[in-house]
Parts: sequence; structure tokens; C-alpha cells
Amino acid sequence: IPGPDNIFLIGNALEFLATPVEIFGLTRKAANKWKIIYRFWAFNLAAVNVFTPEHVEKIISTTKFNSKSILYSFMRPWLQDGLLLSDGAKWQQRRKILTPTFHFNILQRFCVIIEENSRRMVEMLNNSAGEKVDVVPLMSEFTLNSICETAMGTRFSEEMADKGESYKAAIHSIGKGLVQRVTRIMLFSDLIFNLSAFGREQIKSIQIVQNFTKKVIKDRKANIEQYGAENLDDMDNNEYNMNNKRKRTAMLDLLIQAQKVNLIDDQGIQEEVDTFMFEGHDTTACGLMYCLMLLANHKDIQDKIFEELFTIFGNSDISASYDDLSKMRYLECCIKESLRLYPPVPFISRQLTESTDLGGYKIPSDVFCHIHIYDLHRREELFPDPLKFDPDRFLPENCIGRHPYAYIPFSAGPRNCIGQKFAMMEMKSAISAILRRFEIYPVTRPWDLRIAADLVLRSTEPIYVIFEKRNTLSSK
Ligand code: HEM
Repeated sequence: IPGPDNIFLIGNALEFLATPVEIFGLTRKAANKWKIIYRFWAFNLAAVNVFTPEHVEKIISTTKFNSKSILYSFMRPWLQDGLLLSDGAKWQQRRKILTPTFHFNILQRFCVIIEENSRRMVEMLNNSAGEKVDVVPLMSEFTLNSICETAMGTRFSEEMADKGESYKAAIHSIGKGLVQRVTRIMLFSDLIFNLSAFGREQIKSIQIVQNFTKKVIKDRKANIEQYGAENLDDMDNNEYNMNNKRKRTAMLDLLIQAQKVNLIDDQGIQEEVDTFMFEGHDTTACGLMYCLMLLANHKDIQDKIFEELFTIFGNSDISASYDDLSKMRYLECCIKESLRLYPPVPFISRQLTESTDLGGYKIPSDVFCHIHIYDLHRREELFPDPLKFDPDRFLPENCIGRHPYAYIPFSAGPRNCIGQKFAMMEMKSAISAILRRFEIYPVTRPWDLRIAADLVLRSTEPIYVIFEKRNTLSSK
């Protein structure tokens, strides 16, 4: 398998002694150079890197390669055996319990809460109209509030809002520590890592994060204790399959109910809440910020979205219903195209538990397989003129014949993203609420972005956009 020159025994370890921005660039260069597949190795660890739809399909379409690679194990002190990291029977059982919490009926209820959040965000933006606004913290706050108020059923008090700030800062710090760890093989050892400055910082950050999620769980349990089961069941049309009862409830409530029938314990609840709070807010915030930047930079496309919104709402200022969001077809194409260019999760990785063949190369068992979603999405033969922001690529007629694994911002196969419908709804709600009230103008340009290797596709600099109030709700 092609790849960079090796140094005796240490392989390519030195290449990764670089800054997170350089590491992000390094993998892009490797994809450009080797086009189809390449490998890195260091000491006794080897990784094969894939970014063609055929290879990606081979790895992620089957439960055979369900196990995440060792790189994810560095998140274990934080996310423990939550859905993202677990595998085997535990993963299957949890996935079964949790899947119904993102069912369409529940999303419809969540829509009302998310719309309220979008409205609050827009009101806040009114105070900064005409000024440049860094959309990174703004979107982060919006998505953290949204996941807490929906899946966790917890509305932020002022005290919680402060803790939320420290929570977000601690997640950023964990991300930085993890990148240091995955790129420095000596830090693979728990002992050495925990003694290092990064390790000590990580222990502190995990404590902050888990204190926050513990408080979310405690508050919700207290709420249930105070208002009793009635409060849990006051959602009509509830349905889920547990003990043959058919019910549906928000995620945390469902886990608390599952604990009562011994399907999960305190630790299990904690790990799922940590997993969903992180996966449910940072990724979507990231999707939103790049999408806003792109729309600010493409006024013609923004105007087309506004036309669509005007057809749905006319001059009315009412909040969008779930049905209204479903009608936003063109906006959906824009979000999809933005997730193509800037996939919030640019890279996923699996452990090959048996040998396999990739394009004629025999890949031995125990090798890691890194799947570069970022490079897959920028393949010229799949997406001609790949750097162009062109939402029409996602019009139904233009998707015909596209390889099902050519576009995978939410991954695909059995370990795909459980929250993808939630995320799409949230992004549509936020962007439609913004564009109904503001025209947005660019400050940050796509070519200004400096992206760093991190847990999500993080820009090292703020992403600025100017929000100008629309004079009228009319499209003309
Ligand atoms: C734009 C937003 C989002 C993107 C781009 C995204 C992307 C992804 C990707 C690529 C994976 C596969 C990870 C891997 O194989 O290592 C994943 C898994 C996951 N996502 Fe998302 N996600 C988003 C939003 C959400 C939301 C809103 C939630 C929860 C409410 C969520 C919860 C999860 C969970 C729990 C998993 C692990 C699933 C499993 O392994 O069974 N994600 N996501």
C-alpha cells in the first residue's frame, strides 16, 4: 500500500509531531497524492486510510467492522461505554433502547422547543444587527440549549447557563488533549498521558463536563420525583417498546424509566448523557456555523432560500411547524451541500477485526481503518468542481445514480448517526428563523479558514457574519 517513506522502526511517527492545523493539512496532502488509499505506520501500529465510496462501503456497511479503533479509546475516561464507543451486545442493546427516542412523533414535539430556541437566538441577534458576529459561540449555545431542553428535558437556569459555558470550554480542552494524544505515540500509554500536562488538564476538564451532566441528570430525576410518573406520561401518542408497553418519551426520561426495570444503571445513564450531550451539540453547532458562513458568501443562494421561506410563511411571523420545516426543500439542499464541504465529523475510524481486501490490497486484521469523510466529499469524479458551493447537487434529480456511500456526513450503515433527523430539523429551524428576519453578509471567507485536527471540524479563528435586519417580510 502506498504511503510516506518510513524510518526504520518508528515508521511515520515523526510526521505527526506537528500542530493540529498542520496535521489536518497533512492528511489532505496525502489524499491528494495517493488518490485512492494510503497507509501510515508507527512502531507496532498501522493505519490504512480510505476515501473512495467503494472502500468506505466495504468497511462501514457491515456489522463485521463495528468496533471503533483504539483512537476512540482515548475518549473512554469521558464517554465511557456510551453509544459512540461501545460495541457488541452492549451497543446493540443500547441502540435498541435509544433509537425510538428520535422517532418522528418525538421530533414533532421537539420542534416546538427548538423553534422557541431559534426565536430567542434571533432576538439576541437583533441587538447586534449590522455588526460582525462570531457565529461559533452563538451556534454552540443554541445547540447546547436545544439538546438539554429536548432530549434531556432540562431548561437552563442562570446557574446552569454559567456551568454550560464551562462545559463548552472543557469540551474544547478535551478535544485538544485528544489530538495531542492520538498523534504522539508515547502518549498512548495511560500512565505517561496522565502524568503529562495534557493528561492533567484532561482530568480536570472531564470533571467539569461530568459535573455538568450529573447536574442535568439530577435535576431531571428531581423533576420526575416531584411531579411523578404523570409528568413522564403526559406526552400523548407516547410509544416505545419496553416491557411490551408502547410508549415514547424524551431520551433522558426513557433512560430513567429503563433504570427502574434494571435495563441500565446510574453509570449507564451517565455515559449516554455524556455521549448525547457532546454528539448532540458540538457537531450540529459546527454544521450550522459553516452553513451560515457559506450562505453569507453566496447572496444569490440565500435569496433563493428566502423565496422558499416566503412561499411557506408569506408575511407571517409565526414559528415554523414540523410540517413547515419539511417543506424547506431547497434549504435542505443547502444544508446538505454545506455538510458535504464542511462535514462536522471529518474522519471516523474502525478497528479491522479480520483481514479484508480493499481494491486488491490485502489488509491484515488488527490494522486501523481511517475513513476520511472530508476527502471523500471532495472527490472530483463524485462531485464535479468539488470546491464550489452548489446546493443543486442535492436536488432529487441530481442524486440519481450517486453511489450510496459517496456522501456520508452522518456516516452510514449500522453505526450511522442516531441523531441525524434531529440535527437536520435543528439546522433548518435555526437557519430559517435567521433568514426570515436577517440578510446575512460575509466577513469570514472560505479561504480564510484554518481548520485544525480535532474532535469536530474546528476552525482556529472565529467565523464572522454580519446580520442585517430585513426591512420587510416580503420577498420582493
Ligand atoms: C450535523 C450534526 C451531526 C453530524 C454531522 C453527526 C455525525 C455523526 C457521525 C459521522 C457518526 C459516526 C461516528 C463514528 O462512526 O465514529 C455519528 C454517530 C453518532 N451520533 Fe451524530 N452527528 C450529528 C448530530 C448528532 C446529534 C444531534 C446527536 C444526538 C442527539 C448525535 C448522536 C450520535 C450518536 C449517539 C452516535 C453514535 C451512534 C452509534 O455508534 O450507534 N449526533 N454522528
